[in-house]
Amino acid sequence: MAKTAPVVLTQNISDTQRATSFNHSTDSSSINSQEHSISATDDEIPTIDYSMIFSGDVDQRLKALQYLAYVCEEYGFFYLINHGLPDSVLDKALKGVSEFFNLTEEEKLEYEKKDSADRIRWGLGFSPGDHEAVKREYLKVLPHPKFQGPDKPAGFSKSLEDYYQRDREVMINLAKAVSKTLGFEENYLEKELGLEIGADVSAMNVYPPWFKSNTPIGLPAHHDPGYLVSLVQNVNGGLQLHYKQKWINVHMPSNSIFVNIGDHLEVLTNGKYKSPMHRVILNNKVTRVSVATVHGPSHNTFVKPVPEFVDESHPPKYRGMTYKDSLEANGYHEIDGKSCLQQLRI
Ligand SMILES: O=C(O)CCC(=O)C(=O)O
Ligand SMILES: [Fe+2]
Repeated sequence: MAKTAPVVLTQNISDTQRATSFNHSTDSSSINSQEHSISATDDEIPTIDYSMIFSGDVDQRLKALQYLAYVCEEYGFFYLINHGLPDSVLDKALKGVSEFFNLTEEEKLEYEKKDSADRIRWGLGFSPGDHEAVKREYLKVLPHPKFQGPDKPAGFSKSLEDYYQRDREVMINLAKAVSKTLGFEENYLEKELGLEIGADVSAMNVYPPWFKSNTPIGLPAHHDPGYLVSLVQNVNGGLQLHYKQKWINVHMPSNSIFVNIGDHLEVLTNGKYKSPMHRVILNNKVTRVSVATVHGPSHNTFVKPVPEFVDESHPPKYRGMTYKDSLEANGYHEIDGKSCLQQLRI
């Protein structure tokens, strides 16, 4: 993935603004014990070749689907390569994100988060107890069913819209493949989760180098809602996935998309496919920009373990809830440690 222009975080933000953002911030208090250590391994993360999943060669396609089934069940996260999303679309979106974060404080305050359900929300995350140390700046938008982007900087909204459209096409196709890996017909998840009006939420993040922070945690350990989550970034460095009691560093191959299973697919499959825990560690070398897009069911979809994954030896592990209620209880993915899974687990 091409590098984008360096991002400069706003440093001269007023104290009032700092306090307000901190109160609403997602990452002040809920640091769990695992986060005191930042050590991680470079164990391999599986790679899924999207072009193979949709290959015209039946043998190749079946093998690729078998591997996808294994990866979803065993890991719940993977690098997606050969996905067909043009580099130019991705680079433009990431460049726009950097440019947005480089707007003046005054310009960004126009989008300041007032309510968790706002269509456009900008905010800052601070180091615990230190309102001076910005460790994360974010901008959240709702790409689907109806996208609305910030009107500044010029062209940014269009670049984002183009990216979200292509990203969504890839994720919907992946949902078809995942449906098959679960033994269903390919449109199963689209129908079951009402994806035609699926509610997507995207978080654009920028993490400054960590020397200003009293903790190296950029984003505390959490799970994502939704069925699938896609993530792209300007540079490697910081994202870690929890797997088999260890943290693994993400080193995305260039032009790949990082994909993880979301909480609501874990619920639907009664825990067969797992939504992985992940976090972001600050690094002292580069300013990293990421775009994490949660692809969700429609708001009124009642998500519960479906009968195919429930029997006497597999009793339901989660209770059902509409996606909207689940998101509301989770503060619209505010990453405060109360994941949707925790609320739904029986
Ligand atoms: O910035 C990242 O790498 C991760 C972001 C993330 O996990 C999220 O927004 O849910
Ligand atoms: Fe996340």
